[in-house]
Amino acid sequence: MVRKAAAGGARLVVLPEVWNGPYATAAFGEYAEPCPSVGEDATCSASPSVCALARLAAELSLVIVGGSIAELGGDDKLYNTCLVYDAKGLVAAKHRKVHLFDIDVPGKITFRESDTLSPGGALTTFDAGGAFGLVGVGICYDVRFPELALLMAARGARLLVYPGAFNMVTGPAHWELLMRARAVDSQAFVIGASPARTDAPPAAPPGGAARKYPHYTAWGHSIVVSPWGEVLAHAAEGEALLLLDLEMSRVEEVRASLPTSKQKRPDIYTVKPAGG
Ligand SMILES: O=C(O)CCC(=O)C(=O)O
Repeated sequence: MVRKAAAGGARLVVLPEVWNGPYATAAFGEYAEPCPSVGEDATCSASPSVCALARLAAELSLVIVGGSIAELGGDDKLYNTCLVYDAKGLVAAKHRKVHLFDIDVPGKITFRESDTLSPGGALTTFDAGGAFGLVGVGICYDVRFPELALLMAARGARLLVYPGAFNMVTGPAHWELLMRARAVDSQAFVIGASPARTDAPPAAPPGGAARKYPHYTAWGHSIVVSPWGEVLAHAAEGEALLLLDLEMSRVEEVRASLPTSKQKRPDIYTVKPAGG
């Protein structure tokens, strides 16, 4: 898929969340790989998923926002981590998911990333060069927090990328809404890249062993949104490659037309105790 994108002229490619293994809390440890730091040459990494993407980025001379993989940190903790590779295969950015996906929608979906993962503690932006300029990175549940998007935009990000894997409950309700909301409130392009949907196989195939990890059905529907909030492209639930030109000057146009970032009122954005 990355080669196909490159052949179509892509300069920056975005992959989905946890693309190298099952999206299941119990599986993260088994599939985790050490992840190099920013500036390191990842083409010679001993971590197979890292090395594969770094080499691809270098070979095709493009930027790869490598979705995310489970990271085995130097502190022995596990993180949900997005590595960005520059056109030489060096690590241009490393984002550890800041907001862990711990939810309980009664009778529908319960998920607790914090059972096995630790949260990252920093905002992540990188310079993608060329017309893209500064790009901000969040992972999936991070998109629910406008503060993160607004801070990345305040740093100068004009494109926000969210590798994500929403599900069949929150996907139809919120995936597109949140991507469009972050685009409108940060006045930046937003890309949401999801794994394709695969239906759950039988829990125990006839004569076979029980499945090791619970199946997570991803919503799919990767999406690209303009700073005006228009959906420029979206996939269905199956495998897809969205290839499009981003007219980056739209960011300045929208920010000049509706200068919300200059009209903020931080003086009234603090909640004070009643009567205070
Ligand atoms: O926010 C949601 O509804 C889904 C989030 C998610 O699947 C994730 O963070 O991996």
